[in-house]
Amino acid sequence: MAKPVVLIAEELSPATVEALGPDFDIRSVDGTDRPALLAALAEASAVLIRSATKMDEEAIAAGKQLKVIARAGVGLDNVDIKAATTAGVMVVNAPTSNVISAAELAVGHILSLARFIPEANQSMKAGEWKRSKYTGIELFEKTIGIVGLGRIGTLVAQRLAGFGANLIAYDPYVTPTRAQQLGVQVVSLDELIEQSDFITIHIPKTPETTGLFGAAEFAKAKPTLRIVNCSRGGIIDEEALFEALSTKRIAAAGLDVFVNEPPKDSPLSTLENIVLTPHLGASTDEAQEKAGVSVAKSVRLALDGELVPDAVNVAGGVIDETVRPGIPLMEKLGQVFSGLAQGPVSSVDIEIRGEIAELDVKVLKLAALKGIFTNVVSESVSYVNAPLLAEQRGIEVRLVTDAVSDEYRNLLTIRGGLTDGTQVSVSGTLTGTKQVEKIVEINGYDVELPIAKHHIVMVYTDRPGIVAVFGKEFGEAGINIAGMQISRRAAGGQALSVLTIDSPAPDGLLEAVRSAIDAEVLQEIDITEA
Ligand SMILES: NC(=O)c1ccc[n+]([C@@H]2O[C@H](COP(=O)([O-])OP(=O)(O)OC[C@H]3O[C@@H](n4cnc5c(N)ncnc54)[C@H](O)[C@@H]3O)[C@@H](O)[C@H]2O)c1
Ligand SMILES: O=C(O)[C@H](O)COP(=O)(O)O
Repeated sequence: MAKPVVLIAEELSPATVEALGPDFDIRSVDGTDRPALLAALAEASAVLIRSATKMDEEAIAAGKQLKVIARAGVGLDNVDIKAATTAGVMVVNAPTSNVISAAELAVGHILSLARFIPEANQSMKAGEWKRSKYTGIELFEKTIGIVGLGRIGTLVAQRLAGFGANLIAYDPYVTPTRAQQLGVQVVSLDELIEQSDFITIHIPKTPETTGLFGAAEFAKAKPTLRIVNCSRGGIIDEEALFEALSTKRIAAAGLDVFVNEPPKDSPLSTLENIVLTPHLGASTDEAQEKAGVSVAKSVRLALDGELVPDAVNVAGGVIDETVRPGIPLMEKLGQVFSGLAQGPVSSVDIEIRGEIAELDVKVLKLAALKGIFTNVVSESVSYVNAPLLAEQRGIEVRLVTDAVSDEYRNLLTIRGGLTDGTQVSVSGTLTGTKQVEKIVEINGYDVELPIAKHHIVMVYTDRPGIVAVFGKEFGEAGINIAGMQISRRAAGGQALSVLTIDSPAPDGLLEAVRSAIDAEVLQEIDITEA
């Protein structure tokens, strides 16, 4: 069998390929070469990117086999997460891989602005020896305003504390107590702008934060303000910054990120009082190795059909080892449920009973939904788009947990209401040391049968000799019955039989059985392996 294709679309650490291992056909493409990218995506199961490759709707649609987009870094501005989710493609990133490197670069920019290191270096290399021109300032006892006290903002605060600076922060989502623990005082944005000698920005780019620093903000700042942005281009309005720097409204700026990258013919590069770096925040050996290894692991998990802790568009969470075996069982029960339903479903209860109900079992809900849709929609179904498919069909989905299970240690049930008012249910469990997957209930009938590939479910009126009648039909068609369970509520009443057969029923067999036993229900339910 051909190995799945993993496409590397940007330069990544060699550790990435090593961590992917030998199980993939690893190919490379320049992600900024659009036609080449679209062509290469056609066969890719996974694509690994940084910030330069645009994985928009068109690119995602070109990836007909695509199961995972892995961003070796933090920012996902270049990935259309909504389009990926709709297409059932998992998006993963490496959220902590480069935070130390980005924080250190921000501190480097702050020191560059305080001590003119880049300018002095350039001047000396031009044969000059200018000491008074490059007289700087200390960070000691200066007020440094940190905008965004998240992962990177926190690391910056911790590092700057060592300089004896007075740290203030603006972050509406951080509590004053948390900030206090870091030795940082929380203030309003206006207070931060008015009081700061340095400002360093560490927030995501959102409609709310785009242009957060513009002419009005620079008007409130000290003329000695030095501002650093190592987060995302556009949070500082570039035109307003040019104006503020060229008129000396503020003293200096350090930028690692730009509205357009690379920023072609930006007037900012003509200014003396600005230090520019080409989006280098994550460009260290350590960050690249961490990011590459992290996404390689995520790709392996994703292509193995596992949930991935760093997936951004899957609500699975960390899976407990005792919950894990329930995932494939639940997917199969989902397929059985759809086979039984045979009509539009309006509500689904996913019920988890027994010891595991006390753990985080959200993943079992995803597994059930994935199973339910696997054989009923034409698109490929994954943990990513299964909840969306339910939502699009107006199906009300509930996860019900109960730590008490009367008969089985753990019991997983999918119970659904159909739009015609009827109810369908199927329950399963895992038994013995081998953890055999069994169906133990169908539509209220108790059965106990190992799950197989092909099942026949029959409902008919209980009467003597009926097993011989349908047994004869299967025998004459050359179909081996591997397992059988008969369940009934009362002698002579309605009975339900489940058979497992070794190969699919040939054309005509089910009709023959139906008329031979006068079955009310006769269905073949096949399980598709994930
Ligand atoms: N230059 C680089 O190479 C590089 C590397 C890594 C990350 N980044 C960027 O750095 C930024 C910060 O990354 P992080 O990992 O610390 O993110 P994070 O999510 O951990 O922290 C962001 C913080 O910003 C706060 N925030 C959100 N909206 C805000 C607003 N309107 N005003 C003030 N605070 C607000 C949040 O509460 C949060 O605490 C992101 O934009 C990220 O893409 C850049
Ligand atoms: O979001 C990130 O991780 C950083 O901005 C780094 O981007 P890069 O991987 O393109 O350097």
